Amino acid sequence: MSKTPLLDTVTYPADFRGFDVAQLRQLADEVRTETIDAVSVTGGHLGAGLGVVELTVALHHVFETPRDILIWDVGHQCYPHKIVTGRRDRMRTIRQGGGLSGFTKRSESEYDPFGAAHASTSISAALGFCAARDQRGDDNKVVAVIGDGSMSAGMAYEAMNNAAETTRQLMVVLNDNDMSIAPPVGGMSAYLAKLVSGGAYQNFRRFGKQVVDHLPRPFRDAARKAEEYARGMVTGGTFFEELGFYYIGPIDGHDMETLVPILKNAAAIDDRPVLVHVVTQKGKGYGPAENSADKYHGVVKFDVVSGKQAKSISNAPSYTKVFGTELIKRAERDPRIVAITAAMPSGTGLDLFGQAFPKRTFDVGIAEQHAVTFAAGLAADGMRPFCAIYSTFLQRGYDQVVHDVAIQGLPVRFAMDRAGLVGADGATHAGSFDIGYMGALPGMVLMAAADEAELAAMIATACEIDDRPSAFRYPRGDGVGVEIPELAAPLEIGKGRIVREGTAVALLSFGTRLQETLKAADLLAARGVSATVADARFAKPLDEELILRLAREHEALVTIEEGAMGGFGAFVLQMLAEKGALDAGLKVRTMHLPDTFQDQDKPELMYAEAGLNAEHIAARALAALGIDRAAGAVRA
Ligand SMILES: Cc1ncc(C[n+]2csc(CCOP(=O)(O)OP(=O)(O)O)c2C)c(N)n1
Ligand SMILES: CC(=O)[C@@H](O)[C@H](O)COP(=O)(O)O
Ligand SMILES: [Mg+2]
Repeated sequence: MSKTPLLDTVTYPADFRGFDVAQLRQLADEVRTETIDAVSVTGGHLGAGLGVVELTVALHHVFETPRDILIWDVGHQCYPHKIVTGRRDRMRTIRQGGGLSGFTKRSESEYDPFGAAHASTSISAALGFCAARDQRGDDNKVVAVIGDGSMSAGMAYEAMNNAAETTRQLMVVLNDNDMSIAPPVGGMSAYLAKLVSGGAYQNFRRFGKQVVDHLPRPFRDAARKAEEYARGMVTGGTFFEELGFYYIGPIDGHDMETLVPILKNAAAIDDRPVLVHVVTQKGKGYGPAENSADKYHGVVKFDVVSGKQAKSISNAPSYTKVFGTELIKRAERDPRIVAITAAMPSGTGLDLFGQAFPKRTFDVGIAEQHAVTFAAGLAADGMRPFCAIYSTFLQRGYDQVVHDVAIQGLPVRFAMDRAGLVGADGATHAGSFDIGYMGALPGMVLMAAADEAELAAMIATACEIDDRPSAFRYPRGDGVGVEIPELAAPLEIGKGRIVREGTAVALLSFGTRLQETLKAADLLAARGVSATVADARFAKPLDEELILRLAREHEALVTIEEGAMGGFGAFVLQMLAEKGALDAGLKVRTMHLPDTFQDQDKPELMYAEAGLNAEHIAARALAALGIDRAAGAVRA
């Protein structure tokens, strides 16, 4: 007996466009069941999707998707959307190699008109669609669904500011569940809470809707005008009204009875953009999620009955945990140390730091641009700020790194977590570009930890750098199990280290590819080829003395990095060329991520696909030496 008899009859939205409210409610319940069941098998983002099940069904019921455009902000809440847009049968492949993306993705479906994953892009993208349709005289609706957390990013306001003058076709659905990954922060969150708590509005709204819906058209418009002003007075939705939006809400985002008629009414408003403020509950309908502090934002496989998540076995702490605990040690000794996160306290390990130093921890919301310049202000006024932002999300604040930090030579310390390939989150979250984009900046000190002990040493090093910006990168996941000193000693800036002496080829690693590089040296030794292994530690300033020595003493030099082209290897090549070290015929190979956006898979499989594992490194060294690898143990 199917748990989802009605959903079993649905493949696409057209299949439920004729449903009545009772059927829509049942369909939503079944979509919720299916979402929980699928994610219990795959892991992934759960809480956000559970919170928009009714909204998803109502939106696809009211709007003629895919002709009407529906854009999800971030896209982590899109699992119910994927279930009702022809992808239910592939839901258990989500975030796996060859499987569905964990976010909306254009190449995956016509129901995904715009890809997402980084927050706060939906209104801008939707405006683009509106402008294109305006050009064609196409009056299909364009809907952007954006969360309250994602409304803390400046980009959302840039778009809303622009919307007022440029479109009548846009509907913004503000999905307000009073959660980001952590509880939301900032003035907008407080404002929304005030709107929602305006209990008087809830009653007025219910009455207002009933009256308005039953008036003949000419009166309806007048009544709507009256309602609008009354609403403005009662609820203060005027912030959005002042931006030129027709504000409707807050309404219960789980009540199909309310959602459907109001979305229909809102869709009929064609003289200005509309903002529908829906109130939802992250994790709705699944006890373990509802009762969890993070509402099961991101989960691994779990038991549906108990909600118990599978435990990962590891003999080493995560790099994130090492960062959080090491920074606490430093902050205990130095009151100038403060920490900044852009809505990612748990992801960056600053939740630990925040428990220890609540007054020295700043969660600025999803606002990386602001986070960087805020940190610059702190540094300018004598503090030692650690700005902890995933490599991929730091891209959002790059101009601020250049303009507000580097040009002024301000000692902001950037803790760039999730450097390199991240696995299930795929291309949008890969930390591929920070070596190039940070290493290009004059004065920047750029480090990459080869293991967790090195990370501790780099944190110690960054603490002492007060005359310029510094950055250190480290990957998602667990360390390699090396001993971390109680108090790591700072490194000498711009100095790498020889890890293993050899003669024929030098393998120069930057970051955690060091483990694979050491394995490559073993493979080469089995072929009678002696390899030196060096850990660069710094991409800027380069250890020129060490690299020139490696160039002088070896026939070939291979650089290895967990970053895109134009990074560490490029810096080394440029330096060697400038110093004339290539003139003597040194054979140099630079190994980096491929010049493609790699889809999600397990990180180790993605690195194999990228050609950055031990076999690949050994093969590249043999090729550089002109040794035919076919004759021996190395296969790659
Ligand atoms: C630019 C950027 N910064 C940080 C993140 C990490 N992130 C993913 S979802 C999320 C919270 C989003 O909150 P909200 O928009 O309210 O959506 P909800 O999860 O509550 O549905 C954050 C911070 C991101 N995806 N993009
Ligand atoms: C949707 C989003 O951007 C975050 O939830 C991100 O997926 C977190 O990544 P980690 O799981 O690496 O912390
Ligand atoms: Mg939210």
